[in-house]
Amino acid sequence: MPLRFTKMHGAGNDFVVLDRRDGAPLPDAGLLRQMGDRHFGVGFDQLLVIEPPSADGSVASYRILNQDGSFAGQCGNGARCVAHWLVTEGATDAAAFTLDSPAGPVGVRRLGERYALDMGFPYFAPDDIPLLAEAEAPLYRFPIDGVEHAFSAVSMGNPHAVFLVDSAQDAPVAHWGQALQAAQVFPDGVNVGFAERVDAGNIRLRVFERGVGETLACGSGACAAAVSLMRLGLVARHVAVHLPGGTLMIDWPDDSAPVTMTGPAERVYEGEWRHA
Ligand SMILES: N[C@H](CCC[C@H](N)C(=O)O)C(=O)O
Repeated sequence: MPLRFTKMHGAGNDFVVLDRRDGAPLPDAGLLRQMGDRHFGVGFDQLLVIEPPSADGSVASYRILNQDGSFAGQCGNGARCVAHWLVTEGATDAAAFTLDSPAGPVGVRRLGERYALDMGFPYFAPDDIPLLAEAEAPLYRFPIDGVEHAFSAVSMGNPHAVFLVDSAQDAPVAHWGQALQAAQVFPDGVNVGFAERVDAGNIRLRVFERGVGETLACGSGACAAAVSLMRLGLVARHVAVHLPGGTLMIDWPDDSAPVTMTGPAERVYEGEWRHA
């Protein structure tokens, strides 16, 4: 039985979208892994499963599966793509609506072909990242190749470690990204950001994503990097985050406010996967 899907991307972070609003079961994990393979399947950074809403008044809910088959708590670029998919399917014509994510409700505002999402509150030193012994809030220290490096630990509903670097382009993304996956301090793995402060209004960022590797963009990672640098007083509360696949705008008016992420979402093609 062919598997119908939509291929989408948000700033180059690419997704396969499966519509399960009818409650139909997902294919088995092995098949989904194969679907995510960029040579033997369709290929995706994450699989987004759209399901019926879990709260009154929401348009739909979504779940997030990384390429390695692990489920994630949040996906910023994916949430914009879910919103765009629902709008272009005619599931809603509202200018503002709510989606239910594993991390909680996500408020959506349509801005033409772009979407502004309420990504909730950042949690520094969140309980899914145990405090390190010598932790100096808001920075932790982590030894790599015998040298300690400071990073900011933030949860946006999924865990992030953000390193401040002189050059995102020259950052050791794969090396440090893999090193942190293996660290017992991140028992469930972690998304690793490498943030370069360009000026008070601009950050360059690369992200090694848990369950995938380096992606062209990471929405929750852009939020995590922006709020980390804002908290350190290094950038303004409205900042452009420039990732290899595109630019996202992050707003965090003050520490008691939710974080807003604004960016694009595109439908690339509809497909049928005639899997084995
Ligand atoms: N790899 C992430 C999930 C996808 C996040 C990213 N694609 C985004 O746009 O936020 C994790 O395991 O927490």
